[in-house]
Amino acid sequence: MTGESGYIQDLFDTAVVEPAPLPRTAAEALALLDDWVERDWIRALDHAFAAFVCKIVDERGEQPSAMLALLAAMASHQVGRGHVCLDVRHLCQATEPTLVLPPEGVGSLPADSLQPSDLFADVSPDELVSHLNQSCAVGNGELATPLVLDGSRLYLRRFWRYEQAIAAGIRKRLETHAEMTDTSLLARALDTLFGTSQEPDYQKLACALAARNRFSVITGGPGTGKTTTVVNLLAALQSVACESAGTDDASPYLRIRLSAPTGKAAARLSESIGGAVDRLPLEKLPGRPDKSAIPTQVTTLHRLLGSRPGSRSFRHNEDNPLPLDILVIDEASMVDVDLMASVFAALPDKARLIMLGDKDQLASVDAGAVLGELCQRADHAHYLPATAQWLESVAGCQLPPEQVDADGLPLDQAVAMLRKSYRFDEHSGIGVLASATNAGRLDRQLIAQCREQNFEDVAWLVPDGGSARPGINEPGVALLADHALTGSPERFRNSGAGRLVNDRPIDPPVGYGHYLDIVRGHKPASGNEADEREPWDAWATDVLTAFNHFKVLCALRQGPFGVEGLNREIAERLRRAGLIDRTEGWYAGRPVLITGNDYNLGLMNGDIGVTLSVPWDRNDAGEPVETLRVAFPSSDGSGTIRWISPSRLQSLETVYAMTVHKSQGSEFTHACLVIPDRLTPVLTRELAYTGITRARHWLSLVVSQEGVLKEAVGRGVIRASGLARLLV
Ligand SMILES: Nc1ncnc2c1ncn2[C@@H]1O[C@H](COP(=O)(O)OP(=O)(O)OP(=O)(O)O)[C@@H](O)[C@H]1O
Repeated sequence: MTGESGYIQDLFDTAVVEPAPLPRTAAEALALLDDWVERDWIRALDHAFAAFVCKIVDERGEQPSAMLALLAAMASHQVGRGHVCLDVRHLCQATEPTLVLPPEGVGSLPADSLQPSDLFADVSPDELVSHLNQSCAVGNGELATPLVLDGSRLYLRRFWRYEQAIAAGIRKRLETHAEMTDTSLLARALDTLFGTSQEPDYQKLACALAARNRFSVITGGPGTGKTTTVVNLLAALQSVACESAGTDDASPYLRIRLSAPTGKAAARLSESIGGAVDRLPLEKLPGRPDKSAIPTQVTTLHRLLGSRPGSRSFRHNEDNPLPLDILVIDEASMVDVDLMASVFAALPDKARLIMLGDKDQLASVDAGAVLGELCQRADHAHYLPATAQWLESVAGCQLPPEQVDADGLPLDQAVAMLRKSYRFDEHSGIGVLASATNAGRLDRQLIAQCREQNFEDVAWLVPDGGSARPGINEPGVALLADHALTGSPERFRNSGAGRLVNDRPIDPPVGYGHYLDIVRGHKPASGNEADEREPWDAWATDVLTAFNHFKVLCALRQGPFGVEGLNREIAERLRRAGLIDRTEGWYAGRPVLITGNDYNLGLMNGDIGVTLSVPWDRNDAGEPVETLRVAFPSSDGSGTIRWISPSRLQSLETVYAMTVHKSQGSEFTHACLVIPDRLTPVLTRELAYTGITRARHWLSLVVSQEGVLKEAVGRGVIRASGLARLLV
């Protein structure tokens, strides 16, 4: 660079950098994709798939184009991000939010690199569709092409098949209603369980709807009573079955199985369902069903279907259907299309399938937002007049007219939405923030209310200052590390003291100091023999419960407010407080998150354990020696502890801070949601909503830029799927 302008640019470091040229050949596109793999933007698998597609077309005498390679890689990348396909319309209209590339925003991109958006800036969706249609790698599903194009949606063939199978399974179930001998019996059972108010009782209506259908979805936010509703539904169905059974029937009861996509979700449902079953007025129901007729054990879907190690197929399938009459799937937003297709394959024709979940949560980490897709129209219900009439005759309450729609679709008739939260009242900041976030409206007034402690359950923390250097925010990180140590009760109204929830007093918020006190202070007296596991199991259970009392949740992995940096900073703060001995390697108190399934150890991606020191080994002299073991809660919800030696664990990370994505299906007494100081494509309304609703009693929001949070809440995730369209 020469002359005055070059000097000035050098001075201010604002040199105009020539953008790299667009790839012209498939080889150049693959080289670019290689660079993206190196940067960890896309998976090696995405690159390999693009290379595979290029090879196939080349072998068939077609010259693979740069665009074909890029689109194949991006379709695979979308699957890795939880989308079932790549919609090229979205790709052209909003490349960055569609692909979420670079993964954590453009801030991390060197100036001379090609922006992903550069690749698709000068091309229209129609051009892309016609380009794809000319390739022998792309078909409409009839031929065995690696890619399938349906309208503007580009699928990897396998995922297109899953979506078709799910749609066919749902359509078949929507064609006819479930067998019901006597609806007046159902009405009596529902009146006994819910009372007889004329006001719409959405739980009662949901029960009626699910009793009528062979396929149904019950969606609702946290604490809207999904568990309560399903327990009442099962009681009502068993009541009807019992009352209408003939005397010759071997067992009058329906065979019911409860399931969830992860061990953690299964354990949570097992815990809450037991209490709800105990409260049922079974004696007063027609047929007086026995308590044992309502199961309380929840299994994972993999276990229910009979997973086979090292295989994608299950023991239960079309040829060997599940032996059941009713299948309930909780936390259905976490079920991906692959698993959902297997469920439909293994479900007997006459069985009822009931899916429960929160439609507004982030979608499954694996491909396919099944629940979100199915609930797209749930807010306005769209019940046909005939459905509304039937519901009114069975549930005895009238639907608001705006929920009745003469043009309602078959799927609408099977979706029920619970609309009242019994956990959060109108004074709860968590509840108010969750609804405002969901509605995409986080206004100045609400933020001011949070800042001024108008809500007793919300603390608003503002990391002030920050550094002039981008990507650094020392004061913010220090504030967060202190907060993680104590939970900062002083930041809540009355320091969190004296609060009642459902008329019961609750403890003020805590941070990680709380569980570490139990790690250090409540260890069983040594001298216990290794075979006396009870006190050790009890200690580990207390530690794990206490660890669940607080969690830092981040949107990002990198940057000053990302998981990686915060894990280091929080560990260092805890070490300085004398609560842990070191911050690297293995140490007593280290919490770990499993990041890959390990079938041998029975650990699943997302499982959390805490490292504890136990005196179970012996030295040569036969004396006890302290060794570290990681305590994990058992995956079957039985409440027992699995002790695993750190050397046996393969994929894991320390988990003082975790991403909101990984926190799905979990709930913490106190959740601290960290909003980064810059807007990135991952920061969406669904992410903020999911983070906020992980908090059961206390929520702290760390917000350095209000504008970032407001903007994030204003934008929803772009979902790409054809499922809803297939069900029209
Ligand atoms: N109709 C109701 N009347 C009074 N309390 C209710 C009612 N329904 C649910 N609850 C109470 O609200 C709380 C939440 O209910 P429940 O666990 O069924 O909701 P959920 O939607 O399954 O919650 P989660 O968000 O944990 O999945 C429970 O304490 C439950 O007893």
